[in-house]
Amino acid sequence: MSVVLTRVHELAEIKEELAARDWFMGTSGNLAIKVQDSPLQFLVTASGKDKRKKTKEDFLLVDGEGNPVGATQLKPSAETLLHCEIYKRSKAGCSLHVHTVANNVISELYGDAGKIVFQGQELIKAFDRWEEDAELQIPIIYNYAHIPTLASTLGDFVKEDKGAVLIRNHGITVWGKDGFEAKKILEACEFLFQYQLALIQAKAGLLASTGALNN
Ligand SMILES: CSC[C@@H](O)[C@@H](O)C(=O)COP(=O)(O)O
Ligand SMILES: [Zn+2]
Repeated sequence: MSVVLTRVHELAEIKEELAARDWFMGTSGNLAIKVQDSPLQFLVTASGKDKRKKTKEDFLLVDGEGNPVGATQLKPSAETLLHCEIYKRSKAGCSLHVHTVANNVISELYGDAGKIVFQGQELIKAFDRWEEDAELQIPIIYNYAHIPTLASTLGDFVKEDKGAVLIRNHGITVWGKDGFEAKKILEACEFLFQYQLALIQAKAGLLASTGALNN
């Protein structure tokens, strides 16, 4: 099987799994997987499609500038430049972008601080941080409508071969050395976000009930 076809299958499988989690609401989300370095070529989801649906035209091959390689009717994801930044600035082999309610709420709650920090959480290990007091910082960037600006802002935070960046009131973009690692990081982030929201809610409930008892 050709490398392109192998990668198509890999990305299709990830797409199916993320769809099963309902992480592609309202046609949101885009996925990419590297096919080759020098010159850079990667597969990216076609723009504007319902990514829950499996079709023969889900992905297309693009170059380092995000332009299609070869003739195609398909339009690359509107956010292809973000994936370009990741592959140019790291050795990542796969990058994933999804919008979820949890990642949007977290991005708004912590957006003014420019980051959310997790510590003392087992799932930080998904980022290969094994120390007991490891701290995980996920940057939160402004959701620039101008995609080249959004892409270069995200690029400033691509400092390792795996990572995650939240885009305020938009979604999350993660990357890893391959599809397995990128998906692991995405799932770990979403777990941490859901945990944080549940914790805030539980604390508020506790405060309200002790307040009621004291009155
Ligand atoms: C209507 S979904 C929002 C889109 O603008 C975008 O943020 C997104 O994630 C999907 O865009 P796409 O061009 O299909 O890759
Ligand atoms: Zn998006």
